[in-house]
Amino acid sequence: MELNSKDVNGEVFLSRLTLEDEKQSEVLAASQVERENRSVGKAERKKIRKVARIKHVVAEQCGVTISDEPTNEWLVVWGLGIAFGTSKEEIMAYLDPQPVEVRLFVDQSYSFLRCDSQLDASKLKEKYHGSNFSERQMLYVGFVQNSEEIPEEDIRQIMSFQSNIPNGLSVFGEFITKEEEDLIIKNLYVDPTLVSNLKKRTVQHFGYEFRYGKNDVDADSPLPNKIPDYLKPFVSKIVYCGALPDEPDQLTVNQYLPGQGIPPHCDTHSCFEGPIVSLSLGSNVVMDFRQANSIASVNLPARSLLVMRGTSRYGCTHGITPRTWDVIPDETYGGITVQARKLRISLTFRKLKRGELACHCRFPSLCDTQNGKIADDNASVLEHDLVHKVYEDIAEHFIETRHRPWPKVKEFVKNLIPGDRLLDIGCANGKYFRINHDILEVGMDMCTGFLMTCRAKGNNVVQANGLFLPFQDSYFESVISIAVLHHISTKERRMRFMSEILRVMVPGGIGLIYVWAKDQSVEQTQSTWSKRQRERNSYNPPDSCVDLVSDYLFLPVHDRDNEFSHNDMLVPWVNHQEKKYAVRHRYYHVFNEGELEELITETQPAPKILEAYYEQGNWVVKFQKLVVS
Ligand SMILES: O=C(O)CCC(=O)C(=O)O
Ligand SMILES: [Fe+2]
Repeated sequence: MELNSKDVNGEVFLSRLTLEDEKQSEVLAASQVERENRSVGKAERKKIRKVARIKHVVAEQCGVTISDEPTNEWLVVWGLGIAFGTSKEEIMAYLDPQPVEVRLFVDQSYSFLRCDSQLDASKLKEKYHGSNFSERQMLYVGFVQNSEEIPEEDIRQIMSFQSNIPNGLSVFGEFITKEEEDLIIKNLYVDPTLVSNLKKRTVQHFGYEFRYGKNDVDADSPLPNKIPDYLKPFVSKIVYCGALPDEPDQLTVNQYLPGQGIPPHCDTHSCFEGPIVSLSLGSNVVMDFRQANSIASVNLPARSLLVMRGTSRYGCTHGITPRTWDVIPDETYGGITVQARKLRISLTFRKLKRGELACHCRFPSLCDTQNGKIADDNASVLEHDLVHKVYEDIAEHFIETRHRPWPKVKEFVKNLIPGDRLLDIGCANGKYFRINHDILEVGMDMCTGFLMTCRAKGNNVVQANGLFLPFQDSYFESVISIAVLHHISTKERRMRFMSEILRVMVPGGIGLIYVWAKDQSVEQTQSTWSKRQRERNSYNPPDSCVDLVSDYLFLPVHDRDNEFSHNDMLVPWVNHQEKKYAVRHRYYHVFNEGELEELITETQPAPKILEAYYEQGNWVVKFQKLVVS
């Protein structure tokens, strides 16, 4: 093709082009059609591949076979599932004819639908297969061949909604009106210079800065901006309804976009007075409360007021998992559904603690002033709940399974001098009675079941606590206490236990104490107890049989397949025959090497250690009360 000045004239140009390139444009057109055909073919092929993959995944995951022919009223719909954040309500509202049942599965992109009839199933397939629910959600609809294989919804995902809700937690729904919510959001002036853009959300503080690194405040550095006046009516309402005992002086505003959250944390105990409240605006969200190995998920609707006091305030962490939706119980259709998150703003009101900062809560592991130690004030309640009460409940089973005396204890008792008085603190079913017929034996226990057994055998027993022995000073020539002291929950109380023993012993009297060792395999000789536990490990009681006292979830539960991970633990007592309460938890303070000797020598007047050794998972000390001249 040759171009000259005339070629600027379109007509000339066009005509020449037509003439000269007619053939070429025909070729072009043909290739365009072919390309279109090819792309249709490509899309079709992609669709076929996708359907094949869906069939494969559904068959793999739930054993459900998808067919192209209707066989019953069940359908699988890929594209309508929890993974896309689609709720049951949305699915029901969208599909016509409406299905009668929807089953959703956590993290899955598909759902199963039961239609009113096979005909309705065919209509839905016809209408929606290959259509778009949203830009992201292309629907693939298939008939289910073996509907009996369709799994039930996994409601374990929402079980934490019904159970484990920590004590002291309340959520007041519709605490403010929609208009008030809009007003607060409109008024919330977010000063860009004061906002901290945390990785997962935006935060602004009033009154004092809440330092998320430490979860506390610096009471010596008040902020210039106080809680704004337009919030005063709501603050008054919070105080008036008793959610907070006094006007708060600290406010944290958190703004969460869908997908953002707050890591599990516990607002430091020593910094704030009384409960902590949080007003939710803009969106519902699920907050998780965790206590050791339990988790409770709580839905916080927009406009609700969350009040955290008691266990929920001091004994749990609270946090929001960063995601764009939450799985919650479906109140309309049953089972589970999805709740999408929108922009959420929360106002957390707190009141700074002044003066005495020490915290006396019962949750030492989360308490910054008790640093993991069980407070003396709480110890007797703990021992009542986790030792005395549990022994009452397990006494019968305990008696059946604990007959054999420890050989060295037996020998100790046998060697006592005729006429000696022996006190057995925590005598249980009395296995050290009547080993030596020439001594006077007195047994002591808190458990009625044990005492009755001893009485029935004609033994002298009294009900008493080792921390307050009902005997005069210098009365017994010898005292034994086998596997008892490890149930006493603070060092001060363990020392009190020891000094009580020394008080009732005659000078020169001999004592023998056994406690569980933290290390159950000293000198490579695994204790019979830990061996027995390992042998029994095939027994996994159903959850309903596990009775964990919710106030003590801060104590780690000992896993019988492993060594003790902490000194203060809950040890499960498993009753294989029992259906209800098959597992009870007892508190133990398991001793480190040398700890028992140290405790005994620290007790005044310090006795003389005669022997200290390890025996089958126990630390043992034999000691003598000194004769003071
Ligand atoms: O967003 C919430 O409701 C809670 C915020 C919170 O826990 C905190 O700021 O410490
Ligand atoms: Fe918090």
